[in-house]
Amino acid sequence: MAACTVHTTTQFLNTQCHISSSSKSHLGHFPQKQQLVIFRRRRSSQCVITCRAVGGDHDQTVVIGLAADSGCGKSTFMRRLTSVFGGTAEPSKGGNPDSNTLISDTTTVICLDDYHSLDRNGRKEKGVTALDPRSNDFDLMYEHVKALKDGVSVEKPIYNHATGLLDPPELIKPPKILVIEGLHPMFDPRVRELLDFSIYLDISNEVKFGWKIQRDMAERGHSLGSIKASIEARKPDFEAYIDPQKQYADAVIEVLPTQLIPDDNDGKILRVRLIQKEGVKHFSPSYLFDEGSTISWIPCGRKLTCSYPGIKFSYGPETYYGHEVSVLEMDGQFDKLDELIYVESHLSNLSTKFYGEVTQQMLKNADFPGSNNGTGLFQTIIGLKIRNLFEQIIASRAKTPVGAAQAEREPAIVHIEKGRL
Ligand SMILES: Nc1ncnc2c1ncn2[C@@H]1O[C@H](COP(=O)(O)OP(=O)(O)OP(=O)(O)O)[C@@H](O)[C@H]1O
Ligand SMILES: O=C(CO)[C@H](O)[C@H](O)COP(=O)(O)O
Repeated sequence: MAACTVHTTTQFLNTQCHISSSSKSHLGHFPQKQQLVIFRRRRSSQCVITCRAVGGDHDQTVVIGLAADSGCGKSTFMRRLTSVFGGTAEPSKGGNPDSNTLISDTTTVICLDDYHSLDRNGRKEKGVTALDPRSNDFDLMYEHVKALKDGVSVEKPIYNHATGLLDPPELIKPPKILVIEGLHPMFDPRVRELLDFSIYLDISNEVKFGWKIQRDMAERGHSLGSIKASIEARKPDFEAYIDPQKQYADAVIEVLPTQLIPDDNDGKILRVRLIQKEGVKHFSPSYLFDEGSTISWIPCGRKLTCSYPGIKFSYGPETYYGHEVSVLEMDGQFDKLDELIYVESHLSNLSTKFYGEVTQQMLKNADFPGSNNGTGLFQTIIGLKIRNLFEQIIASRAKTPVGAAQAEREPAIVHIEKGRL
């Protein structure tokens, strides 16, 4: 390992510096005059140091964490979220075609698989799964999320799912909203602390199995036996490292088999619960009819067409991992999506900008999986909530003198230094 020493004692007064090379990047804080000594990895010949003045404790980028196991609907949720902001998330043009990053005008979605420290062979040799923390570089994940949140670009590795190898890094610029999605966004307490809002998609085993079979057999050519084996092999680590993160989530979307059909094991009709934490800054839970009451509602009848087994909504306060939560539940599925407006008119605190916006979003994305049930409905509501949270954070920053000054300062980068090894 080589050392890169840059003698720039004066420039680094009261700045925050991001140091990157082709293989790794670091974030350094330099609140006082000091000599900067950076350790570089083998093969890298040059390091780039990008610094910006630190004017206060006002963050630049709003950070959202989305946790779920593989094949549990993270991509679908991201498409709904991006759609709320009026755009589509796409891979960066001209970049690595196997990049996992999706960029739109407002959002950048990075996949935490890119922080696998062991590639597919490495995991096989060591006998660990990708869910095991030993397969992931949480130090780098933290440094990158912190840097982006502070308005500093990073060079993020790429985990190539086609080859199972780690590809050369890609440049990620700080977006308005950064979404970190994957297996472990709430695992490391340092990363968790950086999240402005967090979501966990909690898909019950029966449902997960159905979704995975449908996708991995149809789209990825896997056999039923290999899908079953892979789910079984992942189970212990899923229970040890992924599932416990739901206790930290501000919102959990829980997907279960229906209770409307006794002993149903078809898994086609779903009971979906939106568990919303109380007391989260800039987030106020949606409710049905009367905030804080306990309600059960079967809307089928004159205004909502329902075929067997019908639709049932519930709402009420509960305790979830010791936290006070409000739970909205929908069991069953819509026959005619445009009739959702009837249900929407009985829901409150949806963070819509106009009457019917939830229904409009659902109709716009009617071809996405889950559009006829609570998964699509609650993902859309959370998308609107995130837009609202983002707008509130921006508004609160603009009110403070340092925040306003920072918002005007373009670009954030004030100094660039190159050092040779
Ligand atoms: N709400 C839903 N209702 C029905 N099926 C769904 C729903 N969401 C996702 N699926 C199914 O599950 C599959 C996986 O969804 P998606 O690609 O969004 O998950 P993911 O978490 O991003 O997966 P991965 O991490 O493996 O890329 C989809 O192909 C789809 O068939
Ligand atoms: O759990 C996962 C997250 O998506 C993947 O299994 C993990 O990233 C390893 O990927 P691959 O199976 O392509 O090597």
